[in-house]
Amino acid sequence: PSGGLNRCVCVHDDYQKTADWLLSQTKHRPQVAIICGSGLGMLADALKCQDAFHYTDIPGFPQSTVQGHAGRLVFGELKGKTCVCMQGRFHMYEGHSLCKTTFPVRVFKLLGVETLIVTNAAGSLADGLKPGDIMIIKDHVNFPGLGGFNPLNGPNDDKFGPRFPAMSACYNPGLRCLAMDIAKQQGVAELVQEGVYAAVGGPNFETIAEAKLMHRLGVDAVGMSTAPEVVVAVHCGLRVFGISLITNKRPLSPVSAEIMMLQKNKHKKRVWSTRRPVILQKDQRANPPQVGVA
Ligand SMILES: O=P(O)(O)O[C@H]1O[C@H](CO)[C@@H](O)[C@H]1O
Ligand SMILES: Nc1nc2[nH]cnc2c(=O)[nH]1
Repeated sequence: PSGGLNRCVCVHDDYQKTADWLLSQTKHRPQVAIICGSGLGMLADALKCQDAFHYTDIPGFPQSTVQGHAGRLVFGELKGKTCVCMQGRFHMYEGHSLCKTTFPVRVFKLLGVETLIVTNAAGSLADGLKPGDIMIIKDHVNFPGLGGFNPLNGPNDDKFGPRFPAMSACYNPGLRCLAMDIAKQQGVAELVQEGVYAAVGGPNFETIAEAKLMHRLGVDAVGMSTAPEVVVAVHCGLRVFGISLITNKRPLSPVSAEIMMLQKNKHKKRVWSTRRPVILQKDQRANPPQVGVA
């Protein structure tokens, strides 16, 4: 893959212009940037003394097209730290180049940010991770990246980082430990565990064979974002912390796929036993057998 969507066409000046505009519009000087995943935009509401900008008003900024991504950049204070929060991120499947998808990360660097917190909604492939759990990302598999779709493609900008950046410790071990300790202190440790996130291109969800493959490769949760942002962040020397909110299980067999369907379509009056789904015939629906009603 080369050229087109797969080559970074932004130059240092493009990021600098956006950063300078933001610095001229707000007095906040953030140390921490937070990228809110799908449905997680409310994290920004916790910021005090907010200055908020719609992406449409920020020179050079890409535009959000996905539901659940408000498309606002919110500056403010959180527990004594100055933060900037992206209410809505950019995904490759929206048609953005990876360069545009990750544009804000370099702008954050130029704003003076030192730590990037990435959050996302993800599907679980691991037995022990259920919807509602939080996975602290300990590492990632960047499937588009392995295939050559990388936000760092194109001439390297040495002002941001080296041509061949190491990715062996993307997710800061100190911050991961701190997060686990806080989860214990808050009494929610049973909902939190570490795992490996895989980024795929989307927008379709995985086939059963794809989910099985990733499971065998050691992936715990899968989504369609995050890894490109982290690659760019690590390249320019940001400290990264990442969490996935588990929103669903990815089926690893046709039977579990059917159970997922049943759970989604509870109103369709199907029932299943603990062993395999049972689909009622028309004439049984009025008086269904009493086994685990869906
Ligand atoms: O990764 P975030 O932005 O949280 O969104 C996740 O949720 C969407 C699918 O429901 C996909 O965009 C996937 O990547
Ligand atoms: N690829 C992918 N992305 C997701 N985002 C939220 N859930 C999922 C999932 O199951 N698969």
